[in-house]
Parts: sequence; structure tokens; C-alpha cells
Amino acid sequence: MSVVFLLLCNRTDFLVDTDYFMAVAVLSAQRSKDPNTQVGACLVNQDNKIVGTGHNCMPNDCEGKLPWNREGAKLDTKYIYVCHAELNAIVNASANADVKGCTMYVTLFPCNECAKLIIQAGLKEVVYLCDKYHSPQKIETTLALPVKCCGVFSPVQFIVNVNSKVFIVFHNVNTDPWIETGVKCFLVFLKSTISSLVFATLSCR
Ligand SMILES: Nc1nc(=O)n([C@H]2C[C@H](O)[C@@H](COP(=O)(O)O)O2)cc1CO
Ligand SMILES: [Zn+2]
Repeated sequence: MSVVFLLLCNRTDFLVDTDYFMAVAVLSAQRSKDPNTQVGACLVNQDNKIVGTGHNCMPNDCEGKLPWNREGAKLDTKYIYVCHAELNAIVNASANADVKGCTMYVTLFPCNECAKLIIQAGLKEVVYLCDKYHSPQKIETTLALPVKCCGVFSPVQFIVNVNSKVFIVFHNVNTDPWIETGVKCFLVFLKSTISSLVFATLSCR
């Protein structure tokens, strides 16, 4: 009976850690000024604390001075200038944070350069959301590093996470706070009354 009581009283639809960290990566991606692909990353230590976040952007003080083009002469495209989200999450990590053993949540499968950085920084896991540029050759280049350099027991695990759904709704500033608070109070009252009734009924048996 206490199980029923607990089920009624406890919140079950809370955000689990992995979804929260990926949601932070998704939110970070929205800061990107890249018109075509926005990538976000969230670095989490072994105590489940966020130590850094990043998104793909131009190097410091260069925003607005470098091109976001995808095509054209090499120097006129973004590719040679842009700092990837993974790199930014690592360099943005708080000064006293140890990134060794961290897990990186990233919205896009890392490129070869970032895979090197991830290994050198000592990360233990990469959880990614999508791999829109998937190709056997790309997978080979990124995964070749952990597999070829470090043997089959790769120091970095690549895990895909595609099933989560997180809804973030900002309250409308025009919502009447009194009506909202009233509805909330009524719901809390209703829930506690039902819980007490169920508890009382079950304990009387
Ligand atoms: N893992 C990644 N992290 C990233 O931050 N990026 C960035 C670099 C570019 O700014 C953008 C890719 O541009 P596009 O080729 O889809 O228009 O995403 C790209 C990848 C994919 O390897
Ligand atoms: Zn990269």
C-alpha cells in the first residue's frame, strides 16, 4: 500500500539526467550563427555536473568578419575558420574543471579533428544525437582513431541517443499570475486530498 501512496505523491515525469544534458546541448546549438548547421555540446563530469558547453562559432572577435559560405574558394568558406561545438565545450570548461573522464553530449557526430581532441582531453564517452553526414568513409575516419590508435578497447565510447523528447515552454508574459497560481494550488490540494484518502483507506484494512 505504501507503494501506491508513493506513486501518488512522487513526481514521475521529471527530466532524467541524460535527456537534460542533451537538451542543454540542443539549447546551446541554438546560439550558433551558422545559417546552415547549428551544433551544440555539453560536457559533463563524473559527478554528473556540467563543466562546459559550446556551439559552433567563429573564433573570438572574428564573428561578422569571416564568411559563413559553404561553397567557393577555400578561404571564402567557413570550414577553415569555424570552431566546432566540441572544441568550444572543452575550451570553455571552467578553469578548475578536470575534463578527464567526462562525457560529451553533442548534437552531431564528431569530425575527425574533434575526435582527436576528445581523445587527447581524456573524455570517456560521446553521446550524439544525429549523424546527418553519415557515410562509411566519415565513420571510418572518426572511429579509426579510437580503434586504430588505441586497439579495439577504444578509450571513447560513441553512443547514439535519438529517442528523447524534451519540451520547453516559456510562460507567456501575459498569463494572469492569479489564475495560474489558483489552478496550481487547486491541483496540489486535489492531489494531496486523494493521496490522504487512499492512504487512510489502505491503512484501515
Ligand atoms: N561535429 C560537428 N561539430 C560542429 O560544430 N560542426 C560545425 C561546423 C560547421 O559550422 C557546421 C557544419 O556546416 P555544414 O557543412 O553542415 O553547412 O557544423 C560540424 C560537425 C560535423 O562534423
Ligand atoms: Zn569537429
